[in-house]
Amino acid sequence: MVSNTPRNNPGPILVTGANGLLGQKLIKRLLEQQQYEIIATGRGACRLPESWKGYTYASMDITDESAVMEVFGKYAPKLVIHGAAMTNVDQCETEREDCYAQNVRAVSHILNGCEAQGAYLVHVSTDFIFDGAEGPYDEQAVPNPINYYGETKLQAEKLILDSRVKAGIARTVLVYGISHDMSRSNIVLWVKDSIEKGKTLQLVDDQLRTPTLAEDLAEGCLLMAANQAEGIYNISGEEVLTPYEMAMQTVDFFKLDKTKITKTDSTAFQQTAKRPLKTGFIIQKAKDQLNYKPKSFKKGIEILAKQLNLAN
Ligand SMILES: NC(=O)C1=CN([C@@H]2O[C@H](COP(=O)(O)OP(=O)(O)OC[C@H]3O[C@@H](n4cnc5c(N)ncnc54)[C@H](OP(=O)(O)O)[C@@H]3O)[C@@H](O)[C@H]2O)C=CC1
Ligand SMILES: Cc1cn([C@H]2C[C@H](O)[C@@H](COP(=O)(O)OP(=O)(O)O[C@H]3O[C@@H](C)C(=O)[C@@H](O)[C@H]3O)O2)c(=O)[nH]c1=O
Repeated sequence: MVSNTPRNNPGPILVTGANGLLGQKLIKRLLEQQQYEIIATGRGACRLPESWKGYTYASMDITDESAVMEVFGKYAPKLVIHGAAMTNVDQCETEREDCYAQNVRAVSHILNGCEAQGAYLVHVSTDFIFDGAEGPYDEQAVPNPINYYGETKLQAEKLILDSRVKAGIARTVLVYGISHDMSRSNIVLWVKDSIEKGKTLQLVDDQLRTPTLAEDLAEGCLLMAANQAEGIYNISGEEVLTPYEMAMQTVDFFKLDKTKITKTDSTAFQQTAKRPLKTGFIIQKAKDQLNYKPKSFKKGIEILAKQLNLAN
């Protein structure tokens, strides 16, 4: 029996990285559900929309163990969704100590907090734990990261699976959407803004991804939390697309100049960190066990567009 509402009064839910793209969608959805006491945590000041009411914000740097233990002790969460991470893949490649601190050592602090409170944990992971030789991947595929960001996210998974904490791992791919005061862009916004500014873009046509609407990722995490699902779940979009195909759907939707987009391949496209070629996820397990139902990429762009119009 799959539930999308929590077991009777499971206690406070704590979200890390609440100022981020996933974090904001989690808080928004939790406020709509009105089933949990909500503890939103983030680095520094709260950057959630001022109009949002009904949650507590606590500043919590996940790399500071005493800050983590203090916040966990103060609010005694019974459910934790850990979205905070260093997510700039190229920066992770060059600033490895910072990346390790945020993506690995911080996870041991979160685990200590969860263990102290007897909390269930949803940890968010990535397709970049794979080398991209033969995606799309199911939950049994063997990881083999080819960049440092992916290495740290795999080390985090191992910490969690080896711990005594009751936990689920939500793996996702190429998240897109719009949130308030964003600290990083994503492929749909970046393509739309660049073409509107008259830029020309080269998009790779040999990488495979299953792009994920941020709202769907949040929903998947909340389904895992409501069911306290244990183990690994692929929580992503279902369509396998190349970045070039995503860009073309984006310019089609917003009726922009398609001639500004040209195809390239990954050999011609230099980024500091290597990207796995063929990833994307098979999501049948989440569909069957959690009743997870992601939107199509086209529907996702439509949802994002409506929020853009509301924002402008
Ligand atoms: N975006 C994507 O395409 C994908 C993301 N993921 C995973 O999903 C999760 C959420 O990613 P997403 O929301 O997109 O990323 P964002 O970068 O939008 O959000 C990450 C949040 O973590 C916060 N954070 C970083 N370091 C710390 C710290 N030391 N203490 C407290 N907070 C910190 C950031 O704070 P600040 O706002 O101050 O920078 C930011 O708000 C991450 O675990 C990521 O690895 C997995 C696959 C794809
Ligand atoms: C900037 C750029 C990107 N691309 C392609 C490459 C890449 O597959 C896709 C997205 O590019 P980016 O480098 O912006 O995104 P990238 O850093 O690859 O995004 C990753 O973020 C981390 C957090 C994850 O966990 C991964 O799942 C993935 O979503 O677009 C082009 O084709 N041309 C370009 O000029």
